[in-house]
Amino acid sequence: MLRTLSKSVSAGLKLNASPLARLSSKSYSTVNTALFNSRSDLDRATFTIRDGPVFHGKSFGANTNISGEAVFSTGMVGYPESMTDPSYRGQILVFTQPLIGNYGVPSSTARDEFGLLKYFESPHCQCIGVVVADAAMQYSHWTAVESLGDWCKREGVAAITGVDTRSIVTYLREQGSSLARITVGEEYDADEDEAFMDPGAINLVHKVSTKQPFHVPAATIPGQENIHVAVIDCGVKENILRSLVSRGASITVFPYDYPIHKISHHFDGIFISNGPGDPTHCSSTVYNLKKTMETYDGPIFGICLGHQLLALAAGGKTIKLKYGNRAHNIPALDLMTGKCHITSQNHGYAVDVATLPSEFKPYFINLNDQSNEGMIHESRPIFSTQFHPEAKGGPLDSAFLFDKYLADIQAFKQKKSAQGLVNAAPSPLFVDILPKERVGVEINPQA
Ligand SMILES: N[C@@H](CCC(=O)O)C(=O)O
Repeated sequence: MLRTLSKSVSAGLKLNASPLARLSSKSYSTVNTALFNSRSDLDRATFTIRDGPVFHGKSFGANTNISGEAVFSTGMVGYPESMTDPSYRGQILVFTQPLIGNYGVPSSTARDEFGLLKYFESPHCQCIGVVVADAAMQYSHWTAVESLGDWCKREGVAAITGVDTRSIVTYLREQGSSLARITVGEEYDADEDEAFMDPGAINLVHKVSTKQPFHVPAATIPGQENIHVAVIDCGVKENILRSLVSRGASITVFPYDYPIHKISHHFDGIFISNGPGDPTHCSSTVYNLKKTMETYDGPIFGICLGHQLLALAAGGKTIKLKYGNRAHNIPALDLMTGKCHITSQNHGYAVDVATLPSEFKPYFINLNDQSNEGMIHESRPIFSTQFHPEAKGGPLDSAFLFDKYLADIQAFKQKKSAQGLVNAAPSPLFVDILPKERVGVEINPQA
């Protein structure tokens, strides 16, 4: 046994005494943890935090043992979007929202008018495990095609329910994000180091980035010129692609390590996506971006990991936050306008604003922990945000930043044409023969 019983937490008992359960005992009675823990059709599961407490519950997902970094999200809805967000690759996601799974899981194959995934942020589950207080036994939603448990089983995602997520999150807030594991069945006796995998030690971006360029044509916006943006895919969310093409920007999406500086002059703008893991692992992307900023004078926009990589390319540094920001209600103050926006976030690292070169100004600041939320160049059309303006899940308060990027692109194109210069646009044939979706991405979240 790796843990003594005295360190174990009997979560079901604790939750029965929760204020929520007391307030609404009737409505919670069909999904409370006591019921889950007594269900003989569900396997026993254990959530173990390295050098920390052990929580016993029931398995409602894949019959597999997994380990990775345990992080928590305080988002109240949006579990299908979060779980398919490539930025969660290799992580165990603890939900603070007690009831998870009540609206099921929508179709993984439905596509919108651009051929983009309608409900998911990538084709598959990216986190390797989920930890919830009460997994809903029944689901209901007009888009739902299966239960959260069935989806986790199909996707090889371990899932534990009936544990006190309040205790887990309190622990993670005090100790910081920690390595953890979910075991199904009896606790297995493995060597400590083998038992806890650290996904942060590997280049996760390599696993989620497209292996070859792909192209998504834009919506036709009456009166708007053709716009073509190069997206650097570090694990891009589907709604970022949609946010660009729905505004009339055709996109060609490149692998994270593609030498973008060699082809940037073909494009009206460069975009750097979100993605998993430690930004310092993406040294080739940082090098390419540095070269791009030296040679390309067009608009550049980065989101989350894209923001961190742009800051590294500019000469700044990143830091690891104690437990990160993962939620859909985080206030970010726009330092240019004094307006506060409620933002969607998912990050464990942040830009150390003190290390930014003087030509970059802080753009937004987090009003909860004062961490940096963005930067903007003092004279060139380059800016980036730590939060996710595309949301999914979360509020669309900051979606205007995509409009700003498109406005920067229009201004850049007008300036070029006033100078008698035009971008060497890639031949339509070149983009037309490209695939229309991600290529060769490893689908097993444990791979
Ligand atoms: N992996 C980075 C960025 C996350 C993202 O791009 O969503 C972090 O955890 O800070």
